Amino acid sequence: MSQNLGRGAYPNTRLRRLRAQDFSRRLVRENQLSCDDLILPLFVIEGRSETQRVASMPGVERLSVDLLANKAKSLQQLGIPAVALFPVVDPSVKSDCASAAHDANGLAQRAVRELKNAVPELGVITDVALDPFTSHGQDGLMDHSGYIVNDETVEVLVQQALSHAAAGADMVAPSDMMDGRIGAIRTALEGAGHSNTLIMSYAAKYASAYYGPFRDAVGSAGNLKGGSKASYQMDPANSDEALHECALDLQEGADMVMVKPGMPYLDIVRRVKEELRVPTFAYQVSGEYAMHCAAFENGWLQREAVILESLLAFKRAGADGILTYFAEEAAQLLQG
Ligand SMILES: NCc1[nH]cc(CCC(=O)O)c1CC(=O)O
Ligand SMILES: [Mg+2]
Repeated sequence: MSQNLGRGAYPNTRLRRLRAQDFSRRLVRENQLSCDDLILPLFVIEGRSETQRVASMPGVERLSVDLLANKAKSLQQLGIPAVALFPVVDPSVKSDCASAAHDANGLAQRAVRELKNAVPELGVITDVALDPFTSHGQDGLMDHSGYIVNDETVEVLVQQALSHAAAGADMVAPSDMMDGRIGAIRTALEGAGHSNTLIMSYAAKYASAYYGPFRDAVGSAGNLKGGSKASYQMDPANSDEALHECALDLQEGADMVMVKPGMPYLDIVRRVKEELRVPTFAYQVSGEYAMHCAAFENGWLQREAVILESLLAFKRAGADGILTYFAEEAAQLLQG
């Protein structure tokens, strides 16, 4: 009687049988990571043949616009479907009204033209948010009390998105978390004849401390001076609210939604995918990249295996694709 306690169907059922050989592991593998899943974020700067390292993101370089054509060609050859552009402008270009954000000849707009001109097949995604262009480093306009005002910000975001579409962006990605901006941008795009411009909404974007290295990379960290984005980005304690955010943005005209950060929020990815069943993306953000790199550099984690495992985890959680600073390296590993 007590002999069978806890044994289940063993030895008839041995889950290790399928794991014993490579062929059978491959046959029953439930999820796959492929190059088609990868989006590479790119930081763009002014200048000619200029590259700049980002101290807190080892291996990531900001590139001047003229270097984008070659970059685009190699990414295309690696099978990476799209890049996400982040402009890094000189402090002299920043202002309280962030007008440089919608300059038809601004840095992001020129970068889009350069990329689409060089490799038309590579998808170009632009960031719609004001933080690279505001003197205070917040994603929206600030009133006298320091509050980030919603509706006035949305008007500027609409101008920014229109200028990106006019430059040839395939997809605009609002990362600002203002209410109602997806609907306003969608209406404006339709009105301007850009009915096929895609919108990837940073719909469930959390007020996370994992964005630190990104703020170094775009040069907004100093301006922010420890300022918080908690009045517009989501509380990390919330989960139901992410579904509310995603559902609203879809209703307003988003084509796909994103959860951000990534690995600490895979439960949110899973819920969004399961309950809404729409194209769902996740962002393995700068802080995740930085902590992985720190462990690799110390020899504490095995670089190649951990990169691929970390990205496969997004797929298992239900993500259709991942924005990751490892995109290029992962694509190389997947090809090799
Ligand atoms: N609009 C801001 C923006 N767009 C993308 C990121 C973070 C990306 C990363 O950390 O890799 C941020 C940072 C923030 O909200 O402060
Ligand atoms: Mg929202």
